[in-house]
Amino acid sequence: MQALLAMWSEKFVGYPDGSDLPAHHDHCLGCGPENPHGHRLRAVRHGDGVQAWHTFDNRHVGAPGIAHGGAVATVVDDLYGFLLFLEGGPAVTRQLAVDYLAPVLIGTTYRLDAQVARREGRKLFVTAGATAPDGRPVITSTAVFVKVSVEHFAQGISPDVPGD
Ligand SMILES: CCCCCCCCCCCCCC(=O)SCCNC(=O)CCNC(=O)[C@H](O)C(C)(C)COP(=O)(O)OP(=O)(O)OC[C@H]1O[C@@H](n2cnc3c(N)ncnc32)[C@H](O)[C@@H]1OP(=O)(O)O
Repeated sequence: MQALLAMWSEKFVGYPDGSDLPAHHDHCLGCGPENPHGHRLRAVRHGDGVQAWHTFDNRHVGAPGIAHGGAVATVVDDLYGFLLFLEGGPAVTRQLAVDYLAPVLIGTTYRLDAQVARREGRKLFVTAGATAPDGRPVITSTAVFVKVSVEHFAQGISPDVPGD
């Protein structure tokens, strides 16, 4: 477990504009390359925010041809998680709101952007959006993240839980 926590700490280094950001960990539902059910989201630093291009597939279908709203929320939540690499330390989702403006279609690639709107003590007020290839916004979101210590994550780690 200590190795896992140390690995996570090492991810909070500086990332230049345009650079790839690392997965939170290998089994993360949002971005982990080893999670067979996951979205394998990849994100880059874009100015003071993060950006991703993402295509939902049939593992995440809700209504036929349309991504499940929970799957979309998962990706948005995980995108916010990439902002933490720019903030220099971990935080967790305390509140997440998603406005579904238009269906998110399976097999269509969307651009996602997220940024920190405001900081207040331990709280990060963040915003995000997803844009269709024709430029239409399909999702907007706001969330509140609360900064925690790396030790916060120790409560979920046991020999039976997959990790890196
Ligand atoms: C080990 C290595 C692996 C690590 C992997 C990491 C992956 C992560 C990747 C990311 C993946 C994606 C991300 C994920 O999936 S993160 C996973 C999903 N989220 C969680 O599991 C979080 C669960 N919740 C908690 O652990 C606690 O509630 C926390 C720690 C968050 C706060 O509990 P704590 O008892 O400490 O604090 P508090 O309850 O007094 O609240 C704190 C402050 O917040 C204010 N507040 C509350 N609600 C709202 C609101 N709606 N609007 C505005 N403000 C609000 C509240 O007034 C207070 O303000 P203030 O009084 O301080 O001013």
